[in-house]
Amino acid sequence: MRWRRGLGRWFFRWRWLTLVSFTALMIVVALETLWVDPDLEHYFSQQDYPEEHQMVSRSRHYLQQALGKMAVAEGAYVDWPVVEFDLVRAYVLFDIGFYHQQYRCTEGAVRQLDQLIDAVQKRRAPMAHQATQRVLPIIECMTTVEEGQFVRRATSAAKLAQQMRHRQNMMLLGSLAIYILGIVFWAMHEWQHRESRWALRERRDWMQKAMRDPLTGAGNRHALQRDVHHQVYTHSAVILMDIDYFKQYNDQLGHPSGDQLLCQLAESLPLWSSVPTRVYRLGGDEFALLVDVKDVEALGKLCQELQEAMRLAAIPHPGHPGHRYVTLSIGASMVAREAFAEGYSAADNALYVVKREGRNGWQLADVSASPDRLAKDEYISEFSDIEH
Ligand SMILES: Nc1nc2c(ncn2[C@@H]2O[C@H](COP(=O)(O)OP(=O)(O)OP(=O)(O)O)[C@@H](O)[C@H]2O)c(=O)[nH]1
Repeated sequence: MRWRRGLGRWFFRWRWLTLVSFTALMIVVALETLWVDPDLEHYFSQQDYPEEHQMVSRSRHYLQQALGKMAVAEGAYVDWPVVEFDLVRAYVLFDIGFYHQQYRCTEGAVRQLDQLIDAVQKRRAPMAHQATQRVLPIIECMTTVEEGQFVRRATSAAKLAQQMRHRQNMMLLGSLAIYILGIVFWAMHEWQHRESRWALRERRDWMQKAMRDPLTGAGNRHALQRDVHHQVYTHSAVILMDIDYFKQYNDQLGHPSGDQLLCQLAESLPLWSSVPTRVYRLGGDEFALLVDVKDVEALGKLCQELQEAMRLAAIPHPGHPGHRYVTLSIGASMVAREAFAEGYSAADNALYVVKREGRNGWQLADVSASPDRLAKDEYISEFSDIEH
């Protein structure tokens, strides 16, 4: 039993598993939100990360636009302010500190662009092919920067993918651990459930045993109290009986034979009774019967039947001074609802009278029984708290 109690205590610690698994689940979900979401946002928004901006591409676009206008206008009218505006926009978008730090060609390319703007401002614009010659290194540089940017983005995407994979693995492992905890908890809960069912059954068995007389299997005094208290059985009368000279029976035939006689009687009494009957062994050779009879006449008839049946059974009793067979002394009383204690006491008085007057007989309760005998009767106190 000790190991069971130990296991029980251990289980109650394991009940914390529910809390642990739910907390772990919450942490995993929170981490997922804290880690993955900002990374994705960073990758796709690029709002606060100038190094990721594709300004060089826009710069190239304006530069090519200006170059195109100059080429189209060779020998004809040139809208120089517009060309200048495109070039300035290209310049501004290319003259970024980050490009200067990361790409060496930027320095020279920006200077060349500056000179080109200068020439256009002074309307000393080169012919288209000259302009192309000048712009070519700038475009080359821009291409280098664009490639660099592309590589940077590819690297950043690969890094993000790697991080995501790593976190997915962690999530998977975390979920697996939580799942295992859940399974363990479920198993422990199932085990505990079985244990408590077993304990309940055992308790019920013990309670039933506690209500039985171990020798005869009949109900004991507690069972009588319980049955009367809970009215599990409808009865209108109580019969108390005692084997005559049982001590001598034991002395002559031995205790095992005495035990056998008690068992035989407990088994036979309900069969001998012509009305619904419950048998209880109160102790020693004393039995109580709860019976359901119509009235006092029927109760008297039943007592007579029981004695007759005992006589017909003709169980030898070598120690009996009068007869050579087992005889019974019987006292009986009708019991009113709500007043079992009084009925019981009256039946006991009647039994006492039979014993005093020579045994082997039956007596119905005299309702005007001596108050003295009632007062000192132990059963009064025992059953006085029972309400029918
Ligand atoms: N075999 C056996 N004897 C028991 C058991 N319980 C009590 N007894 C015996 O039952 C006897 C009861 O004796 P008494 O109370 O004097 O009753 P009695 O001998 O029947 O005398 P009267 O009732 O006056 O006729 C005692 O000798 C007890 O030892 C039991 O479980 N088995």
